[in-house]
Amino acid sequence: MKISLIAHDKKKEQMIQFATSYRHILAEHELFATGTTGQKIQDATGLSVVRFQSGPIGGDQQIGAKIAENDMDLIIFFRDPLTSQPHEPDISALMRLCDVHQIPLVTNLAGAEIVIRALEAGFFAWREIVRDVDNLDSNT
Ligand SMILES: O=C(CO)COP(=O)(O)O
Repeated sequence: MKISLIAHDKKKEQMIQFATSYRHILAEHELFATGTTGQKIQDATGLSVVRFQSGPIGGDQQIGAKIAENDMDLIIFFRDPLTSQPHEPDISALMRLCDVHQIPLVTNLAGAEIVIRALEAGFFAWREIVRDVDNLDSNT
């Protein structure tokens, strides 16, 4: 599965702890991240992460573009709800596209704990079917 990991500054430590705790599960998947989050995850865990731009300069939009192409299976986004972000429109756009394309999105640690276990248990297999159908549709 293609998984995006994103964390706002005050949530980065939490993301590192999450990625460290579930390293064994994440290691089985293709990981993507906004720039700074990805760097910190790589440094802390040694996991290989495809890094986009930092969020405020376009990283959320780049991940949004993958979502728009149905080329992302899960977004784990530790948002900071108490700090205003200069790129709030980009964040809203990313979340909106998840709803448009039925891509699972969790925005806090509690949700992430559930989806990571669901991932490990194989509950995401449906994404392969959805992706195949979508690819068939776009080829016709
Ligand atoms: O701002 C972000 C998401 O909206 C995260 O970006 P960074 O991972 O580059 O800090």
